[in-house]
Amino acid sequence: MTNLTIAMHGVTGRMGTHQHFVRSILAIMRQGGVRAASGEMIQVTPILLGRDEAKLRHLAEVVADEEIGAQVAWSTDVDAVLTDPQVDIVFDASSTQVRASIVRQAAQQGRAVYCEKPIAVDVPQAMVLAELCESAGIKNGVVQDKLWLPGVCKLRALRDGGFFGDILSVRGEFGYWVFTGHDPDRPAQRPSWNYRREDGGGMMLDMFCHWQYLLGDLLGPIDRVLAHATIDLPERIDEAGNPYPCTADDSAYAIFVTESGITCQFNCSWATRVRRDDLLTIQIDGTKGSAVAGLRDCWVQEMAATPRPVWNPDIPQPIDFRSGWQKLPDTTTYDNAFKVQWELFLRHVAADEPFPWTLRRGVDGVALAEAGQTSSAEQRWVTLGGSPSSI
Ligand SMILES: NC(=O)C1=CN([C@@H]2O[C@H](COP(=O)(O)OP(=O)(O)OC[C@H]3O[C@@H](n4cnc5c(N)ncnc54)[C@H](OP(=O)(O)O)[C@@H]3O)[C@@H](O)[C@H]2O)C=CC1
Ligand SMILES: O=C1CO[C@H](CO)[C@@H](O)[C@@H]1O
Repeated sequence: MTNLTIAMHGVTGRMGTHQHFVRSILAIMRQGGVRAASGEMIQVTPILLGRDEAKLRHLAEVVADEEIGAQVAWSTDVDAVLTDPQVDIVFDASSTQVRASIVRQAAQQGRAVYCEKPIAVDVPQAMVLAELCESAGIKNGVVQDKLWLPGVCKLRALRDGGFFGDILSVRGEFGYWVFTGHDPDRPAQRPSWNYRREDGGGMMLDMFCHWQYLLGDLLGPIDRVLAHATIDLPERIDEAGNPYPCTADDSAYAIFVTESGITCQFNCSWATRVRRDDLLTIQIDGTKGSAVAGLRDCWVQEMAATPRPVWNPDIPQPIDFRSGWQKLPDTTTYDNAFKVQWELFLRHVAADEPFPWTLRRGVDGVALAEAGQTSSAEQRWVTLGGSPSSI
């Protein structure tokens, strides 16, 4: 049995608490660890790190006790924990602009690094972090959770089985209404920094790094992007109840064209009301069939079931379009997507198993966001010119 000690920074945030601490690390501890390909078991010991003593204590003593029947360690002395030789992995899920200092310290100490996306707010800073990890010779990884969403796994299986024929186009619809907080009964359900560019917020920075690896995995690299971003709601209320001006895009619309010539169009908005199957839906149209994936489910329509509509607005629509789609059954059980990637990273660190989702790959996500920002600001196509991570 190998035991890996993980310093978890940013664990008091939304992602840190729910996805990484509770649904990944505590779940791994509860199941007795992770089995490597060699058969060896890998167990983990977290140390929760941050600046808010009360939140850390609650997570370490109350939440951990509820989940695994034991307490875990915590500390507000970030420097001391990062230099503690017992620590094997430093994880960061703090807000994006805080990430660099944690990654830098961890790399200097020779710890393995795992962190949330985007790894930085621009390509030069992202490259510095990737290079730091590489020159320190440490194992490193970036969260690319959407790859293990059940709906995306189903799309991948359809592609691998040749269901689509030739893939023609992709359409992604992402977003939902995020309350501004002006109505005290309906507080904002996302952190205020998301809507301030100076604090690392913005739809393109948030989401284009997901679309970059998702499309790359399904269809191959993206060649170029045409994007348009807007600030739809100019004022929101922050966590302290104070109004603040929104300085970051809360909606972004993009056309990505892959190197293989497939057109992928994504609409992303925090100011839209959902009338679709899920908060994210991805439709792939192919010569033989189409599929629409939500976060978990996936619906398909083959050529034989494809309706033959005729335009006539003078009569009620005679076709029930939804009835022509079949929901794919679950043929396996799907674990939490973040936990799946955590297990792969732990196996990488403890047993040297492959883990391609490095900070270098994280640079590519930031590059797509940056290209989107340039496209939107200059109202033009931006060609990515190959992966910046391979330069
Ligand atoms: N992979 C995915 O699906 C998603 C990834 N993300 C990414 O995860 C990261 C966190 O997002 P989210 O959880 O929504 O954000 P939150 O605002 O909920 O959490 C932010 C975390 O960062 C900490 N933090 C903020 N500022 C500082 C600072 N100056 N010094 C030290 N700690 C600080 C906070 O600590 P404190 O509690 O003390 O304030 C908190 O732990 C972002 O990079 C975001 O892009 C976000 C959403 C989804
Ligand atoms: O950064 C993000 C913004 O929120 C989305 C969902 O609410 C996440 O999936 C994403 O990673």
